[in-house]
Amino acid sequence: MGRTKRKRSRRFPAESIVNNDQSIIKLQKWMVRNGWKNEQKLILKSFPGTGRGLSSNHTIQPNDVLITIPFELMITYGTLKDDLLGILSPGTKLTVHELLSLFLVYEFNKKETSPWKYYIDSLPLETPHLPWYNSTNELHALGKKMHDTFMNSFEKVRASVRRKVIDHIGFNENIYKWAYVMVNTRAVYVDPNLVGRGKCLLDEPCLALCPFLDMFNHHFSASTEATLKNEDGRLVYQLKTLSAFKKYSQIFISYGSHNNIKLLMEYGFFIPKNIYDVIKFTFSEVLAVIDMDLSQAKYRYICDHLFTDDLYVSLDGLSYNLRAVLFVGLCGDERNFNSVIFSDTYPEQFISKLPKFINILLDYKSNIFQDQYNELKCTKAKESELVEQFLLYRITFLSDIKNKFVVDICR
Ligand SMILES: C[S@@+](CC[C@H](N)C(=O)[O-])C[C@H]1O[C@@H](n2cnc3c(N)ncnc32)[C@H](O)[C@@H]1O
Repeated sequence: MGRTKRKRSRRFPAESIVNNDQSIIKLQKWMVRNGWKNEQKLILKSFPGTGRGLSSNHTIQPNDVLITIPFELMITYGTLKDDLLGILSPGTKLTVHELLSLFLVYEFNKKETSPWKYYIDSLPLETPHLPWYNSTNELHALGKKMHDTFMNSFEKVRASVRRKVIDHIGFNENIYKWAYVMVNTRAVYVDPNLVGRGKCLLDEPCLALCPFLDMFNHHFSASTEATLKNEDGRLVYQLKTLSAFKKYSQIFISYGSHNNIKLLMEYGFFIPKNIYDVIKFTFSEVLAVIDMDLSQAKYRYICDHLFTDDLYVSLDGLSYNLRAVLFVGLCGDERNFNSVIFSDTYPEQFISKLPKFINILLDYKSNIFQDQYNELKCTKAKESELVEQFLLYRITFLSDIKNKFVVDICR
């Protein structure tokens, strides 16, 4: 933890005000000219541990509106269709994520002449490091899938842009990756019915980029409500907090009930003690590690009832399915499986056996994480630092579960 803390503080040194940066002053002036009011007096700062984020110089109460953005300041499918149609080959169909990413590339390349210049200038130039490439076993399958999805998207979009404009708009893998990640990490959900459809759209136009609102960082304890509504005759996107924040402290919002693997792979960060964190096992891992008496009939029972997925342990205990698999594997009588599992009334004899087996499962994972950490450490690759920190955190998390588990995991 000490090591993690040192590294994090090096990445985002001390708290400082970013609100006076020229790019942010110009962004805010442009937004005010277009009808935005900074009612909560939000201030952009750089916070240790999270980087740029928002605070206010007054206390925020639950149910306070954090920010209201005029709809015209948002980049939706409606904003970009006229502009982009011209550079796409006839008959092209792309997802809204791809169209918004292409729009960012297109506007980025226009530099001073882009009407969205102030927004583009407020985006981080550096793509957050998402460990799609150098992922460890635990992250490997997901990382590969995300990387493949990105590469397919890149190839598809490249093939959709008219050949003669490809170089003209500066389209290449690097800039597309930046734009693709910007959309993935910053876009908000909007009701597609308010945006309007179009013939080059492959899915629903439910994503939008939202200037300045996209400066809020995420925390699992924060709770927010977003609405697109009519206010004084104009459409606005409003974010309300259900959490309280002290003045000057960072105001967090929620990007969803995400566990740390999702946060790491999609957003490039993780939060120690994230309440949504779990240690997952595949069915084959459980079979390989726990010595169970699994007849063909029991095996079929587990598969038929789809208990093979969602096998995990967390600070709240065992997942429903892991409990069921262990019960079937460790207890004898097939006649009472349904009544015990579906009523969640496990016999005391089974409950008392669980700590031993859970310890075996957690020890198995802990060794894997430790080996992966040692392996990564040897590579000394700069880009593995985040995954190294993540693995160290996972080892600590495992031992926290073990400590808690002995006391009340089998409630
Ligand atoms: C919507 S943006 C938030 C604003 C962003 N920090 C910025 O400087 O523009 C989402 C990105 O912010 C960062 N982020 C959000 N919440 C974070 C947190 N709790 N800790 C560290 N980084 C966070 C991640 O890089 C994520 O991809």
